[in-house]
Amino acid sequence: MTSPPAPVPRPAPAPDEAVVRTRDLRLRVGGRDVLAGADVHVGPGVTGLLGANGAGKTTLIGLLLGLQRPTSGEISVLGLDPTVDGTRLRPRVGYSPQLQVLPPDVPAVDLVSHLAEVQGLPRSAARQRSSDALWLVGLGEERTRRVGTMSTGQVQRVKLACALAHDPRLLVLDEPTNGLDPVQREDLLLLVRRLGTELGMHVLLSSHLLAEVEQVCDAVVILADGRATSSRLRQPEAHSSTRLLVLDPGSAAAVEAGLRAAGLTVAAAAVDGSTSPAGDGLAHLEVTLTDPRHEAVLTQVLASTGAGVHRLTEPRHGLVDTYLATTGAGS
Ligand SMILES: Nc1ncnc2c1ncn2[C@@H]1O[C@H](COP(=O)(O)OP(=O)(O)OP(=O)(O)O)[C@@H](O)[C@H]1O
Repeated sequence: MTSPPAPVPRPAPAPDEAVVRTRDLRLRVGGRDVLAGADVHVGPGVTGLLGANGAGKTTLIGLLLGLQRPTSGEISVLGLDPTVDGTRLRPRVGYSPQLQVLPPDVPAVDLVSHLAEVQGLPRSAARQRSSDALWLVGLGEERTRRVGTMSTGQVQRVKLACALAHDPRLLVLDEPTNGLDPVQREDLLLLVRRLGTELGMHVLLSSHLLAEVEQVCDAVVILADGRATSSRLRQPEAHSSTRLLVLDPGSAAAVEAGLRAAGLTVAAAAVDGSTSPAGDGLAHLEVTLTDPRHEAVLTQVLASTGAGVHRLTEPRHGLVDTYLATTGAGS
């Protein structure tokens, strides 16, 4: 038995890097606007593409991959226009389609390897990378099994391995948790999150399930009525994140001074949507970490000041509220 390869982290992306951007994107099919002027913005990290069944998620993905041409509007994916630069774009993108379209009689490793070759890798590199990708998705031991003998959860993982074997910059996953039971769903979502945080791949995860987008995504693009709304849910972990620190009021000044002296940004945190002092009598601070070492600095300052810490969490914006406001659902 060989052991799984260690993941190779990438450099953190620039915080303002536009992974996907569309302007006034329109697609008219059969006399109906599937997309009616969608302005999509996908930044670094893991982004959910959320919409009800039929909202146009798969259609948008097809346009981003250059599989279909828009009626009008502009598209940029990793700085390239898929309508004219598909050949340069495709090796940089990994795509896991919604439908189960894998040939049943082919061993998983052969299939992943073949698709990596199609993406331009030499045969020996494709073989090695496909084996690595299958270990990464948890199918190392099963890599020589024929796809047709695998469970739905394993097939979803094979599709993921196919998408990432050529080491793309952007992974596009169209409803990858379809057909999975709750445990398989949880495992797959954790894996998707790891791909974004440990390997530094940008991920666009299509889903109609609010909870799974909230669980793993840094940002969300909500499609409704042919238009798109993009919102950030939290900072990508790789390069910048925020912590909400709730302290005894007597500790706050020393902690704030210690963090500022170490180069961290500290601000009074909004409580319950307002910036007024908390009714709980505690000090609420929002600390911004912009360097991988800042997490350790934060711990060190809290320990050295002997601060009375009540809570240390990653604040998140409410996706339920954003979704309801965007789609008008529930009103
Ligand atoms: N080529 C086409 N011809 C006719 N209708 C189309 C075409 N492409 C997309 N549509 C329509 O556009 C709408 C959006 O479909 P799409 O599959 O993109 O939605 P979706 O959000 O991915 O849905 P689901 O979650 O059910 O997969 C649907 O009503 C679909 O029938």
